[in-house]
Amino acid sequence: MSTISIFCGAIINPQSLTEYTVLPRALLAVDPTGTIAWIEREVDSCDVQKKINQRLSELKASFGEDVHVFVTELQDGEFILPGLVDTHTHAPQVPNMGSGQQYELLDWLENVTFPMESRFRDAEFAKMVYPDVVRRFIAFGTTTCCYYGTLHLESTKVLADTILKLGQRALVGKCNMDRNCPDYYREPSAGDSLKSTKELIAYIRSLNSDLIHPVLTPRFAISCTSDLLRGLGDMARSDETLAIQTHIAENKGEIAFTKDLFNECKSYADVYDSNDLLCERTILAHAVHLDDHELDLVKKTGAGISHCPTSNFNLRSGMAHIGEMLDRGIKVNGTFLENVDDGELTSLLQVGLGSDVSGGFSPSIVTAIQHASMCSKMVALQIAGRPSLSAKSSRFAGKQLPIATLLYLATLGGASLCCMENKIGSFTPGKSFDALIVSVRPETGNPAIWSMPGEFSGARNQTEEEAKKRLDALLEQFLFGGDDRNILKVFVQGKCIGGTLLRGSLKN
Ligand SMILES: O=c1[nH]c(=O)c2nc[nH]c2[nH]1
Ligand SMILES: [Zn+2]
Repeated sequence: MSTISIFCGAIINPQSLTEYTVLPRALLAVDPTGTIAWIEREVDSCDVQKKINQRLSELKASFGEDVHVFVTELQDGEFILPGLVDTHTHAPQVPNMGSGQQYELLDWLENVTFPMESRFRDAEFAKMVYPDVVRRFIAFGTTTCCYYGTLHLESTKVLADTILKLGQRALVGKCNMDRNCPDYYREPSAGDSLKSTKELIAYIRSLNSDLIHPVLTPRFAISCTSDLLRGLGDMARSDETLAIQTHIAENKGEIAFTKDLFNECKSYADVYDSNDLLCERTILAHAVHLDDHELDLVKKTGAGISHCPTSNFNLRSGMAHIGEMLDRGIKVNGTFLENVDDGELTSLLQVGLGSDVSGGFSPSIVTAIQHASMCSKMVALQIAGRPSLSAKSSRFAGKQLPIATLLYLATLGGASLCCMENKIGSFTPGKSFDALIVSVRPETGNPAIWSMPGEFSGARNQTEEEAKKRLDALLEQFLFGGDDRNILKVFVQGKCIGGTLLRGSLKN
């Protein structure tokens, strides 16, 4: 029998770079297809049942009278948040998480990363590892994930199968690399690399799932010959539904090597642009050291940036100036920042967050939020010491990123970067219900609020304003101290696929 799910309680809903809505006493209904049917923004606790009955009749008219209705009532200290979007990570590097601290990027690839990735030549190894990997990302609240696989076709098919089985939303790519990598971990030629990329795309599309899509994945410019980049660019140009992901300007040694290899190109960004790899569907990881011309080029092409602060700190790559990027991109209906109402700010230079495991040592986008905040504070401190750089009129540059911005990057911003903003990233009727039930109650064992019995009793005794303030405080505690223990349920397209409560029920 099909089910309508109704959630009753606190909801946090990102709107823009500068605004999110806090609804302490809301109702949200999810139809049997996993789509948000309606939201009641403020319901007095005495009227909940009446309201549900009223609005259920609309749904029953569409889905039949015998539909099953399942109501979840949230407790004090719990709230619903859109699922987190990880715009850049490496599934085969999860077994390496936490190792290789001593290296910078190029040495780390050679000594830590390539040896592990090469083990995925054995698809049996992939079958053993990938289910745990994907479960781990889900447990930390990632409902949509952009995955790099290895260069192996069969193992990357295993990754796609695993994601499909576990119900996560994802982009999955087979890494392309035909030079500047060890003999034991290199594709024989550009032609071979392109052929298996086409096979992977066909395979993922044959799975016929709305949740999982292929993505072109040239590892980075250094590991691709011009023939390979050209071939991938041709594929991107001829198929306007194909996403593209790669790394850019992460580390100074990497940039110098890239410029040496492609000295006919004007810049690192131009290596990709001249091969038709920069467009609205392109996700560029890192962008720590892009210069002004490159940022302009990225913006002009519509490509966006995955900010990976955990990895950028861990591999000593540097600190991306995200505030400056957001300022640069802010334009609404042709009007620049100064003239727009705060509530409407969106960024044309799309930015999301990436865990970038195992350059990053955590699969958690909540950790990425914490490090993005610290990165913005460090950049602000640096700029404060050099007044000529601190633009007075800036909205974000030289300032710490506010909670609204961090939340946006982790949800709606990430969704926009993946061209999925009409489907996920916030709660609106018609969007998919990709969501988390978060708890900061004492029984989670992690950031916790304690309240005396009856003190808040479902926020009934509080004014609307008090309830909103309290919910804001809970959100901040979760974002800066939370982890998987605080994530009770993880939903993708209305289906519960993870969280501590699901794990509990699997154990019994
Ligand atoms: O953080 C990174 N992780 C990688 O695996 C990689 N490959 C190229 N450049 C990279 N950067
Ligand atoms: Zn990466």
